[in-house]
Amino acid sequence: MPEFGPIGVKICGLTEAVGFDACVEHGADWIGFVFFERSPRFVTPQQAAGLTTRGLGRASTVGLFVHPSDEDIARVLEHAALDVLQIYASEERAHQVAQVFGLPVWLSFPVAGPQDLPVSCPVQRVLIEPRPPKDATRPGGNAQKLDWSMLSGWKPVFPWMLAGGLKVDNVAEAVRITGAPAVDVSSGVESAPGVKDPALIASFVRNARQAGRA
Ligand SMILES: O=C(O)c1ccccc1N[C@@H]1O[C@H](COP(=O)(O)O)[C@@H](O)[C@H]1O
Repeated sequence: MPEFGPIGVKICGLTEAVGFDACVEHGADWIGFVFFERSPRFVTPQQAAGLTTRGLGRASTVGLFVHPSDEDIARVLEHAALDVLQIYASEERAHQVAQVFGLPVWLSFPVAGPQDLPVSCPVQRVLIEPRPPKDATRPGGNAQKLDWSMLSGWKPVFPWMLAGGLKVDNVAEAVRITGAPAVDVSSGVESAPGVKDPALIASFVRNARQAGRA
């Protein structure tokens, strides 16, 4: 919880060296790569591998997959060393992926109301995100914000992360209201879809960390 330590920060959807280097320089905890072709942030396994060989600092790598087969994940792991698999799938499938690959798995929970909040963690961490609109072309990365007040009475004892519509100027408030121990951002640190802005990355990490010390 924030009062006991710094907030964990994940910057997701890196496609270019300039954004990647900013994540490392400013001390992001996790750097995410999107292996979902319909995303403007899509990277090939080879592109992700090329970025990580620039050096990771203290950051870990997270590979994001939407309803992946084992083959989809294996194809990426042949090239890119990933520390965490973030997946959009059922709880049962997430559990299976963890067994098959022996890596920590983070599972997205799309939330429309308090009834959608998980009561336990089926894998290593859950991502709490807004449920995307029916016509969305992807399940996340839509700059869509959750009603944070919905989380104010939710006190999970398992690892979780808040995502969706976070930005430099709202991340501190989001942490204050929700008590999130970690935050995840993509659109909020971009100058255009898929193009990360180093200055926004720097400010986002700083503001999230300061919220964690409050
Ligand atoms: O970023 C994407 O394109 C994406 C595609 C498919 C599934 C999830 C995706 N992004 C995840 O959503 C969060 C929040 O995004 P945003 O900050 O609201 O743009 C992002 O960090 C990813 O984990």
